[in-house]
Amino acid sequence: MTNDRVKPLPARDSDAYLRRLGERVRVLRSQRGMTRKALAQHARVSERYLAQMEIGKGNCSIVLLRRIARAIGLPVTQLVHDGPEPPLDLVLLSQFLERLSPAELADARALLSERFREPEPADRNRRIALIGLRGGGKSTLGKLLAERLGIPFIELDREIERRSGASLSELFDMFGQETFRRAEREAFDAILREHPQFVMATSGSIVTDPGTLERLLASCMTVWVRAEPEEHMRRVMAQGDMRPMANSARSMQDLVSILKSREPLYAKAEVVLTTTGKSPEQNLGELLRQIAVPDNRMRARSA
Ligand SMILES: Nc1ncnc2c1ncn2[C@@H]1O[C@H](COP(=O)(O)OP(=O)(O)OP(=O)(O)O)[C@@H](O)[C@H]1O
Ligand SMILES: O=C(O)C1=C[C@@H](O)[C@@H](O)[C@H](O)C1
Ligand SMILES: [Mg+2]
Repeated sequence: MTNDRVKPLPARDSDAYLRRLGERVRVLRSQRGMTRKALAQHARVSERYLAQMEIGKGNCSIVLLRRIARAIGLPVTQLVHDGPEPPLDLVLLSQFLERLSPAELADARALLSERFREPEPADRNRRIALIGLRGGGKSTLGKLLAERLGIPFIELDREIERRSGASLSELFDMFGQETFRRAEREAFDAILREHPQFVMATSGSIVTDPGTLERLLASCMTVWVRAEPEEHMRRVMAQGDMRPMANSARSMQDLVSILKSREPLYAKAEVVLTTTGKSPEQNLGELLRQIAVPDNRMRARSA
């Protein structure tokens, strides 16, 4: 690295985490009026082991943690969660939401985002984010759309590189996924603050970070720019850089599996556009019909 703008996250403080975990087990046990002896019996661990764990001295296996969680009567996820204790209302809300069917959940999310929407829907429709796997045509279509609407075109990958002072390869290979996701979120938030309107070609994996995905869906009109797997592959190969697939004989298998695993996430977009077999101009026409946003240039001409 030739600059110091991107710093790796500080080494994880495992001792502090183990102490928090132990303290959580102690508090949850005592909330339930369980003696250490009773919990040890139900979880099938020795009382001495549990005592050590409660003072942060036990780095126990996941299977053992699951037994302790079950004996307390909670899912293991609530025991191992990292970070501060969630507010009680958040815990109660997630319990409530867990009772809903997938269709009711979609309704609940729409109702909540309508009630707490930020920014106003009018602003949201002037921020268009193109999402999808590499080679779908986000950049090609994004440039054409921005030009047609007379608003800025933004490449999120380039903004991440510019703002972090590191190339994508440096970010991924030297600093890892966590640093890239943080740089991506910072760049995205900065763009939202600085630009009231834009067309953005997002990074292909932006949908994999739940926090950023939620922000993206709430703040932008989203369009999934997709193609058939063979077409994605053909276009990516022509560009030379195979990321996120491996540059190997397995590339096509990797692509299909990445696409399949991301499909439910990309499918959260409001508009889906398949670009296979159509020229960029045809795709632009179809997208304009689907999104029906006010065309600034046309408005300027008719004024
Ligand atoms: N409708 C289309 N028909 C044929 N080729 C296309 C079409 N749209 C884009 N391409 C070509 O496919 C390649 C990939 O397109 P583009 O760079 O726009 O995709 P992308 O989604 O931005 O990918 P990346 O995530 O890699 O940036 C480019 O070489 C582009 O010229
Ligand atoms: O789909 C992906 O995983 C990626 C897509 C690119 O936009 C880059 O953000 C990066 O290469 C990762
Ligand atoms: Mg692109």
